[in-house]
Amino acid sequence: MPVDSDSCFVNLPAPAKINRFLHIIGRRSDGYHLLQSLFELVSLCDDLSFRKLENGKIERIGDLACATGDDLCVRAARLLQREAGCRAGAVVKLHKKIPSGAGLGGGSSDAATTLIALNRLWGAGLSRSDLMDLGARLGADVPFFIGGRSAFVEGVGERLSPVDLPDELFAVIWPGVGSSTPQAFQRFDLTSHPQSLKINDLCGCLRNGRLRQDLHNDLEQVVSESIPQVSEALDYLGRLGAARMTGSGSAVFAALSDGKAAEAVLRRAPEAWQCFIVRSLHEHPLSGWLDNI
Ligand SMILES: C[C@@](CO)(OP(=O)(O)O)[C@H](O)COP(=O)(O)OP(=O)(O)OC[C@H]1O[C@@H](n2ccc(N)nc2=O)[C@H](O)[C@@H]1O
Ligand SMILES: Nc1ncnc2c1ncn2[C@@H]1O[C@H](COP(=O)(O)OP(=O)(O)O)[C@@H](O)[C@H]1O
Repeated sequence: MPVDSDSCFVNLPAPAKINRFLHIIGRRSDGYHLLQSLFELVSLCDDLSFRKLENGKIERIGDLACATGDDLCVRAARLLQREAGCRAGAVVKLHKKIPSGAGLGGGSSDAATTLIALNRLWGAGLSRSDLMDLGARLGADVPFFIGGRSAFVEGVGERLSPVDLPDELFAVIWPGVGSSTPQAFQRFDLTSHPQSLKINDLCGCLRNGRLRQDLHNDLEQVVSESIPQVSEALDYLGRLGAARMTGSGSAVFAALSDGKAAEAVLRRAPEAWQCFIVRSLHEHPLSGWLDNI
């Protein structure tokens, strides 16, 4: 365990994801949309640190610590405490590096890392599948991060089929403004794909090299219409390769064939944007923590 000996904090990463494509194929009676998407873990990470408290309190420090009631780390800690009957508490420190409201899954990943870390620190002993069930109560993307592998994702995020993806580099741009997931889904003119994809077809085309180019993000058009910066970032990144939006935005990405050329292009991007070059991750850095439970 990576423990800081001065402060007794355990330091752990929470990786981002990108949606290589996202198709909307229907809608449930509760209003949630049924999706098919390829979620890929990437190397951009938030840094989380945890210290056990014996008094049962959950204290949140670091970035975004003001709205603690809504904070996904705090909600995850309280949920685990309640459901696993844990008496211990924790200090949770967050250093945010994944932009918020970006479609990069930062909040969901912070929640997943919190569940995995406190399960271990408190000796709660919940299995991966127990934690995935708890995670689903916090947000649609949380089970994916606990699952720990890039995956073909169906339903509203609960049906995961792990997929081996080739190593790739990506340029990612956050165009200086966040996008709201509920607002993106509220649009009535969403594109949708009535015909669903089969995982075997997807894996077949991955074995033959790169992902098919006709796999799009059905939220991209409505989000880039309402947030012009998304459309500007898509155009800008288009000079490096096929650019797509991830999740409900606002970040966009492109797979790279030449990392050095991309660095030069990203250095000239507008100052308000945050630009990253990230690589695919084969598995979540904490995946091993759940292997033997
Ligand atoms: C659509 C994705 C794809 O990755 O977008 P990103 O959040 O990553 O951008 C996610 O599954 C989102 O997951 P998450 O951000 O956890 O969404 P939630 O908090 O569960 O849902 C926020 C709101 O978005 C709408 N929503 C969300 C997911 C979905 N499949 N259908 C929906 O209609 C609902 O109105 C819901 O109340
Ligand atoms: N630890 C957290 N990090 C980021 N956002 C959080 C966190 N906890 C709660 N939130 C809330 O969740 C919303 C969406 O978070 P985020 O995961 O960054 O977006 P997305 O799901 O689009 O990737 C934010 O607007 C923020 O209010």
